[in-house]
Amino acid sequence: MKNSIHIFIIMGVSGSGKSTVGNLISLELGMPFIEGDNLHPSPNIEKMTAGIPLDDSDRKPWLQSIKESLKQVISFPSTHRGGGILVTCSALKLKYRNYLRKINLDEECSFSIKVWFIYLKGSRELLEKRLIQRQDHFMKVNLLKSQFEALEEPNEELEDGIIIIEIGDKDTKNEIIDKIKFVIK
Ligand SMILES: Nc1ncnc2c1ncn2[C@@H]1O[C@H](COP(=O)(O)OP(=O)(O)OP(=O)(O)O)[C@@H](O)[C@H]1O
Ligand SMILES: O=C(O)[C@H](O)[C@@H](O)[C@H](O)[C@H](O)CO
Repeated sequence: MKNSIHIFIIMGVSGSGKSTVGNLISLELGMPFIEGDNLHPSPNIEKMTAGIPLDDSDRKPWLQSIKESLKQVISFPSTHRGGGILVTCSALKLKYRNYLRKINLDEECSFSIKVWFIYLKGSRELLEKRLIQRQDHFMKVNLLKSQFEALEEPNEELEDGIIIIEIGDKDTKNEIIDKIKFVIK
């Protein structure tokens, strides 16, 4: 029987904390980490910096790069040791999630893949507050409205591999990280 690799994609709109918690968990657990923000083609960064929301055609090459990076990591078993891989990606729409779910590996690959989406669910008010305070990031608060408009919330009953983490005003980074660690370990 093949060993499973678990891919944990931390998803949600801008400001939900994907990069913050993804980084810290990967450091703590020694898990390989693919930061989706780093894989945008430069026209996407320029668009977001200019306050213009991305559309499906902008996101296509970005999602492709994320999938390619995942395949690269999977192809080096010494990096994941057959365990988990963490990814950050907003994955706002069902079709993006379905695209990321389908990772075809070579026949001779000794692993099977299970893709999970960990949805950081926060209110617009809370994320607005965070983005107003966030410095040194191309994605500004003016894009939050369009992020919520594009979001197709994952539903645990209708989609496979969905984990929802509700984030409230008082939830510290460590509390959120502990919740995620509890479900991925
Ligand atoms: N639990 C938390 N409590 C308070 N602030 C937080 C918490 N988690 C993240 N933050 C802060 O909120 C801001 C947004 O977090 P982060 O950049 O990780 O979000 P993101 O989902 O990766 O956003 P984007 O998609 O725009 O890259 C950051 O300034 C971060 O320090
Ligand atoms: O899908 C999108 O519209 C974008 O990718 C944003 O959701 C991300 O948060 C971006 O990576 C900015 O940090």
